[in-house]
Amino acid sequence: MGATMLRSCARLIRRGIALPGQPQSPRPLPCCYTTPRFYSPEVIRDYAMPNATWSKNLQDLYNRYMEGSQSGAWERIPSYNATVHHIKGVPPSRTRENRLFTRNLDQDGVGFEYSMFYNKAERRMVCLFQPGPYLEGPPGFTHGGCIATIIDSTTGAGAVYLCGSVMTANLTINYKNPIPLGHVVIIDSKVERVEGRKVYTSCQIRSHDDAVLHTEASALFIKLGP
Ligand SMILES: CCCCC/C=C\C/C=C\C/C=C\C/C=C\CCCC(=O)SCCNC(=O)CCNC(=O)[C@H](O)C(C)(C)COP(=O)(O)OP(=O)(O)OC[C@H]1O[C@@H](n2cnc3c(N)ncnc32)[C@H](O)[C@@H]1OP(=O)(O)O
Repeated sequence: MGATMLRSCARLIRRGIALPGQPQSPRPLPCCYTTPRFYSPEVIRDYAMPNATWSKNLQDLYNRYMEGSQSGAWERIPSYNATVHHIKGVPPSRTRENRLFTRNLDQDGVGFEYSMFYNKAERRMVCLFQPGPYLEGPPGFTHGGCIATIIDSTTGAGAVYLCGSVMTANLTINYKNPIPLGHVVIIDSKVERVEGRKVYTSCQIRSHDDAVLHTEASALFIKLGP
């Protein structure tokens, strides 16, 4: 995320344009849901939907959380390939070159394949993640920087949905067991407490069947808005 873009996001936020999850609007949705005249579906694709590269494990988990969303406990979070597309009131541009880091590959399945679900009552953001072959670190396993990225994105999205716009100030990770490429894991994050502008989060990464604890992390976010 470039500094110019962050500054312009911060400006928009200060001007009162809502991010998804900001408490002042009843059920904030991304602009593409509310101002369809600004885009055509092929420009603004929601990448958090199943595609042909999803394994059965990812599809099964997705279905389970979708069932949870029908009861109202979980909310599926849409995901676009540019950060500004998540911000209500900003018209998407066909010419924009900036890409959200986790959505910067044009080919399905090779990079960050994931879908997030938010549980407002529990202040939890869960990410169902299938790392693709372009995320290799040690042979056959996911690069630690990619793991840090998806932790930052998941805990960050949880902080955004609870508190509005934030920046990561601190991220601490304990890598306990490597994540094989292609294996589906659950990134389970929670906002532990909010102290003034400081939003403290915790996170675990477990295998899709809960058998393996891969990673533990904590992250501190600082609220940008009022
Ligand atoms: C921004 C738009 C995002 C839009 C997202 C939209 C939708 C989301 C939907 C889907 C998900 C998509 C994306 C996921 C979202 C986010 C994940 C990615 C996030 C990032 O990838 S982001 C890039 C990396 N990130 C940076 O590039 C930060 C560089 N940095 C700074 O920009 C400043 O440093 C800042 C702003 C952090 C603070 O600056 P500041 O001037 O505003 O505040 P100040 O320094 O006064 O600190 C206030 C209080 O925090 C304490 N404090 C500060 N830092 C601390 C630390 N490190 N440890 C312990 N305590 C700390 C102080 O001690 C004080 O505490 P106290 O009040 O008690 O005195």
